[in-house]
Amino acid sequence: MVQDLALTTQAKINLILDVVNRRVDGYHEVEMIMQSIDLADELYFTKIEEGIILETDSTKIPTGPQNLVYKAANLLFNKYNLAGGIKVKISKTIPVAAGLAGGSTNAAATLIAINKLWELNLTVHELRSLGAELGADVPFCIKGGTVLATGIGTELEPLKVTPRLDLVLVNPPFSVSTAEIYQSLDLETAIKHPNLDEMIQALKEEKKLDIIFAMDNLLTHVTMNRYEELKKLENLILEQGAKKVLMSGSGPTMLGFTMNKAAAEKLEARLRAKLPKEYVVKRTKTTSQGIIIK
Ligand SMILES: C[C@@](CO)(OP(=O)(O)O)[C@H](O)COP(=O)(O)OP(=O)(O)OC[C@H]1O[C@@H](n2ccc(N)nc2=O)[C@H](O)[C@@H]1O
Ligand SMILES: Nc1ncnc2c1ncn2[C@@H]1O[C@H](COP(=O)(O)OP(=O)(O)O)[C@@H](O)[C@H]1O
Repeated sequence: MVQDLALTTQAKINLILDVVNRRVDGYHEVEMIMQSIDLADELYFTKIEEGIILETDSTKIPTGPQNLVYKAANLLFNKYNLAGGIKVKISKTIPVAAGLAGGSTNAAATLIAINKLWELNLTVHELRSLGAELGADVPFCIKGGTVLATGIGTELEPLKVTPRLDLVLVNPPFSVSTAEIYQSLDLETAIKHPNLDEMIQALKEEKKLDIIFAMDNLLTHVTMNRYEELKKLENLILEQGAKKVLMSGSGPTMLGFTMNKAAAEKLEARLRAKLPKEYVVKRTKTTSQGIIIK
């Protein structure tokens, strides 16, 4: 029986993020195209005698019950009355509270790891349902890829395509609360909603430029109005050679898209030279899966 497991947990971006309705419970109905990218954390799982112990190299995440890894482990231990305990080492690369689902992808990996280590034989569908109890982005993270997400983001339809996109991610040195951004969104005022059909068409036809220009995120208006510096950052990324700038999720990470890898390398070098060292600047690309078991 396996005692140890190492998993690579990849971040996500939203090629389309539209909000269509506010529910009475405060959650929002969305229409999103979620996309895995190859920016990842590494998680190492070891069976221990008892308890849930977390270790991390990051100073930005909790190591107790507030950690999404802890919550995911606790959920399965309680639900299935599992014997023993687990130790998880979290090596963090994905910026925290950045609109990249770093916590959600860590939680998804924890569900997958415990499913394997305790031989629970839960299906992807069952893992996704459990994930929805932890957060709206967790079900997507169980498999990742390129997926149409509706409902509150937990109803998933894989698009069976993988756009090959090169991008440079810029994460400013402040974090954004997803809850606050959704709460500040005013759906009554006239705002132009993203064109989902146009994006699906472009993805199916694999037309890179059409995909890049169809990208849109309704939450941009809210986050950018709160953080003026994001407007300057968007302009800088465009000036330095990006074809398009998109905000990831509720922000504040900004994504500069280019037509190929060489252009992304150039953009990364230019932005690194222009931005203070507190800004994370990282070239990355889209991928076809969310979690990799090593
Ligand atoms: C905006 C998105 C886009 O992928 O991602 P991030 O920016 O967080 O990465 C998601 O919708 C975020 O998903 P996630 O971060 O998992 O959300 P949760 O933990 O479930 O919820 C945090 C808070 O966001 C609000 N929320 C979240 C999802 C949703 N469909 N409607 C909401 O109103 C709620 O106020 C909730 O209390
Ligand atoms: N394992 C984890 N990794 C990252 N953040 C975590 C984790 N566990 C709990 N959190 C908390 O979850 C919140 C959201 O973080 P994250 O998932 O990185 O961002 P986002 O929701 O913007 O994609 C943060 O407040 C962070 O402290």
